[in-house]
Amino acid sequence: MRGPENPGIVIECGARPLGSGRTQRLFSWAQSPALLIRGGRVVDPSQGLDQTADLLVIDGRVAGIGTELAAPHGTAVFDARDLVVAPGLVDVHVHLRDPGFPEKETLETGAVAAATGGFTAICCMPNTEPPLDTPERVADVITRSRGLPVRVYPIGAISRGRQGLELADLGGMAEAGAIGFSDDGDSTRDSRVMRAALAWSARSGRPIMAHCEDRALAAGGVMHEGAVSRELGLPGIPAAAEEIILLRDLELARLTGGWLHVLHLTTARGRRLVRAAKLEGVRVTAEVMPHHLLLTDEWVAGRRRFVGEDRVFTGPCPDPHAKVNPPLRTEADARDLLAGLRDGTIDIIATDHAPHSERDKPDDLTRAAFGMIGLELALPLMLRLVARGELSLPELIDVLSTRPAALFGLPGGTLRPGSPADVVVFDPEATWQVERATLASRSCNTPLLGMELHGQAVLTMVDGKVVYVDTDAVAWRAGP
Ligand SMILES: NC(=O)N[C@@H](CC(=O)O)C(=O)O
Ligand SMILES: [Zn+2]
Ligand SMILES: [Zn+2]
Repeated sequence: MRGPENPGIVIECGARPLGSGRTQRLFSWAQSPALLIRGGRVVDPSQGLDQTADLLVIDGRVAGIGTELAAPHGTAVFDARDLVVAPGLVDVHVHLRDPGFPEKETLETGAVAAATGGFTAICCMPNTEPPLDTPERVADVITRSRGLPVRVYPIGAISRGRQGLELADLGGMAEAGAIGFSDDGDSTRDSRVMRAALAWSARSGRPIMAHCEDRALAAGGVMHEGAVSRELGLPGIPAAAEEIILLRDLELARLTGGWLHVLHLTTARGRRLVRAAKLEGVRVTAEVMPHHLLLTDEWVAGRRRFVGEDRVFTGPCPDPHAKVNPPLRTEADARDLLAGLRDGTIDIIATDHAPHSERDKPDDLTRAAFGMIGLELALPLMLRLVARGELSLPELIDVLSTRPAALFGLPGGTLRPGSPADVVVFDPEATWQVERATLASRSCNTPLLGMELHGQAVLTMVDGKVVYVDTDAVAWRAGP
């Protein structure tokens, strides 16, 4: 990035070309101690801010927001006209497959995908091999995450070996740095173990993050049980499989006073259960995934239509990439979840980034793994709701950054002067094609493959360091 606007910025090319088309590269930027991000639409819900302004970063911290900031001599300038400048996105639910499945993702490739998607902090789930169920394994992830482009926070397992039968050493793992606990991928099988985990949560204040699924009811199912599963003749997973365990866990949270964080909520009835529990004073928070807001079970049948939109794109039928747990549900569920997000019943957006190799996604749905990637798709998917006026841009940044950071006590989520400069600059309109070559994640399992999306991060900064920059966009901006 050299040009009239940006004198003196040095880019050290640890570049990693990601393929044809847009050349997206990861840079380690020889640091200029001061950077002025000029003229963008600065959106920071933590300060009720939405205005065109400059953002000044000095020595890793936000130094100020305004129009006539006194920038020190030699300050590098990034031209952010027509771009949005916001606190970096925060994702409390990703699967990095590390240790155990480097062919799907690693801490490093996952962190690069996060930076590319505009995320500055991510929390990784413990369903690794071996699972993160001891203080040593939690500490190992923290040690190996040092120096990665984004902040990585491990989530420890609730139960030993994720078997759901014996409580793991939650205290030890918390001391080692686990930010929360989950048996994600499965529900914690033994209700007494779940009770003990939530009782521990009541004492420690740490979240218990629940994957709600009745094992026996869901067994064998590959998609939402309903009209489309019947049409395709595929075994279904009824909404009740989710709601039954959700209700159990809500009742256990009520009983213990512990903090239940409901992972990937997908049903309208589930939303009502969470809402009722909240009104009754149960300590519960909930997240919803962009794919459950915008995609439906129709996608499994290759009828790719975004919720609330008319156009139908044809995809493979059945599409193994649309197999995810919990499953893509109906349009009515998706609309209800959006209402829940808007009224605060659902607190945050997370991605459930769940990379799988091509081998794990055969065309035969009964053999395909559950999961889809999300880190690079969350922003463009959610921006559809903004484009349609169903969510404002400040509301979007609130649920993707400010709230998750505040809720889980993570850095970021704010551009308040003095805070660490975790920033995303994105182009809400940039058009790009979802292809293996345009994705930084090691896996490309998403039903959006081949589709055109709008909205993309242009620059991601963590702790004042530029960890991702879209060179094409920047070159275009800075001139020849
Ligand atoms: N969401 C998924 O479909 N899969 C996740 C597990 C999970 O989040 O339950 C995975 O680890 O692959
Ligand atoms: Zn899960
Ligand atoms: Zn998950």
